[in-house]
Amino acid sequence: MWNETNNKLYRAFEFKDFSEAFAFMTRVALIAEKIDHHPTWTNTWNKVEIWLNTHDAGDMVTEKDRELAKRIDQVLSLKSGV
Ligand SMILES: C[C@H](O)[C@H](O)[C@H]1CNC2=NC(N)=NC(=O)C2=N1
Repeated sequence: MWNETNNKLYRAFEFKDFSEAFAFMTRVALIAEKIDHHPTWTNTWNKVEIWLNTHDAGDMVTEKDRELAKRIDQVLSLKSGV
């Protein structure tokens, strides 16, 4: 689940392998472009960490971040077929 600390939404994800992690990142990247809101993230093999805030609003958490977080969660639930 997402944690809100230091004016950021944060969540860590773990996948089976790099291929799964990168497939997830590709899906998130397409959504980010579509809604013009982009994550700060890192990837180390099967792990992805994401921080969301809005630079344009002085690095605060805004509705845009909550929307992107929700869309990212939807990517995960689609993947597991739920
Ligand atoms: C010009 C462009 O719309 C802005 O710079 C957008 C792009 N993506 C962004 N992403 C995030 N996370 N915060 C922003 O303030 C932001 N601004």
